[in-house]
Amino acid sequence: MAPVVLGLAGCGLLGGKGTEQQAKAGDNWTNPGGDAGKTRNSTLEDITPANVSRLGVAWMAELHTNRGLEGTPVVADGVLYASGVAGRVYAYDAATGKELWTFEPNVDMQVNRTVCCDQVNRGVAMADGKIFVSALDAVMYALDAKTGKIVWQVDTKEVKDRGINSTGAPEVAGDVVVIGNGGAEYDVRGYVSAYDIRTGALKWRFHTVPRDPKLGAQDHPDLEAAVKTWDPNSRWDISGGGTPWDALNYDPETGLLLVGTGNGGPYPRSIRSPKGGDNLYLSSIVALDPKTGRVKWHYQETPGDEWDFPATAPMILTHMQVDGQDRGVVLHAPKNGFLYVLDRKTGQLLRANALVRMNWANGVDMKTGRPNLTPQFSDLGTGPKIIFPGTPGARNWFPPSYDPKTGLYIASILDMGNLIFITPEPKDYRRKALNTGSALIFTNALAETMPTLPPPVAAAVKALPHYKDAIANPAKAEIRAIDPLTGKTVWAVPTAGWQDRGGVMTTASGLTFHGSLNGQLLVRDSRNGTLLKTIETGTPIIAAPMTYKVKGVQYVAVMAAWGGGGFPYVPRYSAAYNRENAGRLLVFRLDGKAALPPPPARPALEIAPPPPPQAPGVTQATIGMGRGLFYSNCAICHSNQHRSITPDLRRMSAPTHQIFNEIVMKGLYLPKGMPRWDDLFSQAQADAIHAFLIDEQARTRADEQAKVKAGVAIDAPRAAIMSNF
Ligand SMILES: O=C(O)c1cc(C(=O)O)c2c(n1)C(=O)C(=O)c1cc(C(=O)O)[nH]c1-2
Ligand SMILES: [Ca+2]
Repeated sequence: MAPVVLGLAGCGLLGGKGTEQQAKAGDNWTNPGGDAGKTRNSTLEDITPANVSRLGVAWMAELHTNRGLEGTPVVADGVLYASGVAGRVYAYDAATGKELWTFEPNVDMQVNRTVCCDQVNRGVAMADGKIFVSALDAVMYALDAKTGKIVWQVDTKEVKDRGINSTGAPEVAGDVVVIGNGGAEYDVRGYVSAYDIRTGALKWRFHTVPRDPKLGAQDHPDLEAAVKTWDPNSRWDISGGGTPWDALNYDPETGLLLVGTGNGGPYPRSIRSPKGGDNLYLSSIVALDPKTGRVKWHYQETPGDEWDFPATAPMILTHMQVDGQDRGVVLHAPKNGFLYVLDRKTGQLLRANALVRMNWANGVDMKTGRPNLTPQFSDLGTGPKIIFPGTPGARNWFPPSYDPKTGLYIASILDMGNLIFITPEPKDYRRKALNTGSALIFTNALAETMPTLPPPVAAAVKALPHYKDAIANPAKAEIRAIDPLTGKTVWAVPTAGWQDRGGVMTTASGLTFHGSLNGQLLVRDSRNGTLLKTIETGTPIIAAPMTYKVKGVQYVAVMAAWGGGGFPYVPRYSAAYNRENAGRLLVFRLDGKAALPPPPARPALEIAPPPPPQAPGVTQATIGMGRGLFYSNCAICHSNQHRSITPDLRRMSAPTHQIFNEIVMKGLYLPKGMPRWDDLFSQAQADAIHAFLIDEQARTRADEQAKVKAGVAIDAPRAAIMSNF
């Protein structure tokens, strides 16, 4: 036998089968969640409350992007691996920041047509000398950890004619690496695929929702049970949704793979499954046998979901004393507002406490495990509803941390609702397009938006029981430390606004780390939230920090850049409002003295340039049609607001107007990320969108000229009109 070269592939954490995640995070941090339970709690204690004032910059890497960064890096054997926009991967010497290799996936940018929430990626998996990443277009790559060269790659899309995408981190479970998919707002049926870590061969695929029973038997027996919870005449054409786009936890203690499944598609159950039903396995934690992909247990958090409440938020596996007994538990706080404690072996519900205002359910029946639904407040089929929490979620992908020393679950929490109503147009299936069947207005923008609603809708909204509360208390965002068994807040600190939500990391030395949209890294005392250290970085931070130790030095690393859900809306309190959204990997250590130049200032705002004249024959009706098309297709990426990170189309230059049709219909800017639309829009529709934008530009210009004349800033606030993620 040839001598084995010692190194990443020959020994250490990346060696062997690489299936055993470390029980605790110490020098290494081997998956985005840190340890096998993904507690994001590190045993490292070199940085302490007493010395954290000395924390400074060790090194940083400029990632040359202005799109969102949500991933948590991993570290093994002195090498840091981070994933970035659309599934890029970077490997650095973890102590010095020396770049070892980078990987650029060859992403088909047409996928942006069916990606709700930016081009984010939440991390890599590692095993068997390989780094696994799933790119935005749902192609998964196994890279040689030493060189970054592709060892194998698989297209995880089961069909090409649907809007399947991928943003989550793969998870290693025994001999397989698993990955879910995204796109429930479009036309995607959720599934998880498992591939042999050595060869990339598909081992099994678990669909989270059934297919049209008229097509014959379901893909696997678990779906025969699930299909009974759907109307046989469901909107199978749209797909049902259920996309498991984030949380996948392999539990080495039970040998189960826990999957958090996505929301229903389209949202309103009265359209999706007109006769009702729980619509399994939407919005559920499903425990699979990673050898077969078959269900061992499931717990549905939001039966019959119609409010975009996926169960995809990160799960934490740990042990705690519950009613005097040591229990292996899953802690899970999804978008729907509850914090659940489940037995991780059986799925038995142990606790379910509401963290925020909630009106889609009134508690959970602990005997049946079912939420007490309140259709009088929440059935979208009976008219517009104000739902708490709203679709951004009480929690979302932002990773929480569980600190076993204090027993605290520390996380970003958002108490905000939204108005949801079924849009009036016919609900024909639209291939590779938004098919949510609903419009949303967050409560923070409700007051300003009321006058723009059609009068009958506005009247119905004003009459809703939760209207007054929504106007009086639109939104509150906090970093909170919570007792997971009672749901009670032990401490809380407000963040700058509802979009200021980020991931959390804790250490055994009693520190809590998180970032902020205004560009700070903050370090707190885990017992009471007291702020111990603030570092100004200049770039918004939503990703979770992580920590590792190399050659006796503890480091803290975090990815920085605004993005994700609602990415085209850059709030004023974001560091990316006045400076470039400079995507960076930031690494800190005690007495770190490396330079961290602030990102370049954004250019001064200028009055929108004059638009070209409208084409002959354009009428108010044309503009109205363009407006409707714009909001239901384009606004999810183009907010048309000042300081957006995508182009503000109210400010197109004359040359851009000239090539508008090439851009929209022929894919001229496809390499830049702007997809083509000629399969969905007729020429008349594309022209109507252009007419609407010309009209908007003329209004914007007039408005801004008036502001300048009156001495008012050009960017005086304007409401976020609609959001569809
Ligand atoms: O239904 C889906 O397939 C899907 C996918 C994603 C995603 O992949 O990022 C998000 C959502 N839904 C979603 O509902 C949501 O709130 C959300 C926020 C974010 C983000 O990265 O900030 N992604 C997603
Ligand atoms: Ca969703």
